[in-house]
Order: sequence, then C-alpha cells, then structure tokens
Amino acid sequence: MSQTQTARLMDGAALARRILEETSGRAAEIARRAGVTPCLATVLVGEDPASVTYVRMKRARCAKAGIDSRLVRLPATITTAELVATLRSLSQDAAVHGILLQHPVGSHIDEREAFEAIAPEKDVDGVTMSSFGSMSFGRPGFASCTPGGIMRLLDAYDVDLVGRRAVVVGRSAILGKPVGMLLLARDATVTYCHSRTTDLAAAVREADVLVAAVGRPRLVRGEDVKPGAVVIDAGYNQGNVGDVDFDTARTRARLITPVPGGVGPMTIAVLLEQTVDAASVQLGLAGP
Ligand SMILES: Nc1nc(=O)c2c([nH]1)NC[C@@H]1CN(c3ccc(C(=O)N[C@@H](CCC(=O)O)C(=O)O)cc3)C=[N+]21
Repeated sequence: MSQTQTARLMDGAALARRILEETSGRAAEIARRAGVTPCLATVLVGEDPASVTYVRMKRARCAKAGIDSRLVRLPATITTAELVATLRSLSQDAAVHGILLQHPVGSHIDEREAFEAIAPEKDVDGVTMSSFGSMSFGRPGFASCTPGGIMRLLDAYDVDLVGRRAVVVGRSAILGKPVGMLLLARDATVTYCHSRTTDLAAAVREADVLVAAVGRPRLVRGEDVKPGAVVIDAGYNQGNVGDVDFDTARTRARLITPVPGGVGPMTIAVLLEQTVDAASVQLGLAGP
C-alpha cells in the first residue's frame, strides 16, 4: 500500500491573526477608557541579525495592533549589572506595561540574572522564575510566549492531551522546559529529550504529541514520527527551516505545524495579548 495520507496543517498564521484582531480591539478600548496606550519595551543587546529581524517583526506587529513599542538598544559589550539596571528602570517606569529582553544575550552576560530584573507583572514574555512557577502551578501569571502559543494552537485544533504521551525535544528555559510544564498541567505524560538523550528516535516513536524545540534543522526524522501523531515544530533556524523533517513527517502525522506559518506567528500574538493583559491590570481596568 502506498503512503498517500497527508497531515492537516495547523495554521498558526490564521489563528495569530484572529488573536491579534481581538488584542487590537482591547488595546483601543484601554486607550479609550484609560487615555493610555499599552506599551511594550523591547531590549535588544548587540546586533545579531536574526535578533534584529525578530525584534523588528514584533514592533511591526505592535504598531499594527495599536500597541506602543519602545526599543532599547544596548551594545554587545554591556555588563550584566548595566543590563539589570536598564531592566529595573523599565520595571519602575509606569508608562511601560510589558518588557521583553530578546534572547540570546552575549555569553559574558548572566541572562538569568537579567531576566529576573523584570518585574513579574510586566513579564509579558514569561521568562522569569516567578512566571515559570505560576504557569507550572496553574496560577495567574504570564506564560512563556512560544509555549503559550503552542497550547493555544493545540486547543484550537481540539488536540486531546489527557493521558497522552507528549515528547518535548529540547529543555531551554523559555521554550522546552515551560512547554513540558504546560503539557503536564493538562495531564499529558511528558518526556523531555535533550542533547544527552541516548536514543532520541525511540522516544520520538512513542510520541502522540511531539514538540520539537532545539534549533537544529531537521533533527527529528520524519520516519520516526508515530502514525497519527500531532507534530509541533517550534524550532527556529536560519532559512525558515524547522527542527522536523517536514516532508516525511507530514506523511505520517495527523496534524503538523508548518514553518513558517505555524508556531512563530503564535509566539508574537501571545506576546501582544499578554502586553494588553498587563496594561489592563496596571491601569486598573481588570483584576490580576
Ligand atoms: N525573550 C525572547 N522571547 C522570544 O519569544 C524569542 C526570543 N527571546 N528570541 C528569539 C525567539 C524566536 N522567536 C520567534 C518569533 C516569531 C517568529 C516568526 O513569526 N516566524 C515566522 C517567519 C518569520 C520570517 O519570515 O522570517 C513564521 O514562523 O512564520 C519566529 C521566531 C521569538 N523568540
């Protein structure tokens, strides 16, 4: 028998558009009621071309949604202490409702220490330990944006998670680790794989829901995807290629995210939505 079955695509671009339309309406409503426009501050350290592009995309999306964005550009040579001071001052600036420190920063900087200088109520990118803890325990707080976007996508396509085997490839602080916690909170049976995992293929073959989040082009082989699985490719690599061998994976999966047009746009939609959530709490228009 020939393999002619093709997975349904999970259209993150379309879902992100819907979220951004609603977010844009809420931003306008806040401006009308409070006389203040929600504002996201983006901190960019150095000139890494990929980071410059991502930050530009985020700011363009803010402009379109009626959210102010403030860009703080810092030289690559900045120290941890200087970066922390910048983030503390943004945390205290009443005109700023959300703060995003673009990852990665240079290796001479303690990125964790920098993230922790972001006030939790402004951590719309969900990178602080406080946000991670709240998110893991199902308490109010901001989800890390890509993990939050992945869960929205799974829900939009009615993916049942209870008792299912979810395999997360990658354990980064703002992607792999938190998405595993969100899946666990929804009663999936979660396995984390990473660079020290001895048999990645064996784990992938068991996955009902696979989340690839390492940033290694086509690390996950399509032939290892379990027939009928849901495949979320959150890998961002140069040249818009994901972590999953898409062409083969789509002949086996039931649902799969494309790259581009899958997880990427959802990340930005959640960031902007959480910025509006933060503004509305800070301006006294909603409970926390
Ligand atoms: N503190 C922090 N938070 C982040 O959320 C964060 C970060 N640092 N550092 C870098 C990664 C990467 N990231 C992406 C966002 C959108 C797309 C996206 O929209 N991509 C489009 C394609 C874009 C293109 O055409 O180049 C898509 O997949 O359709 C991709 C990647 C957020 N990140």
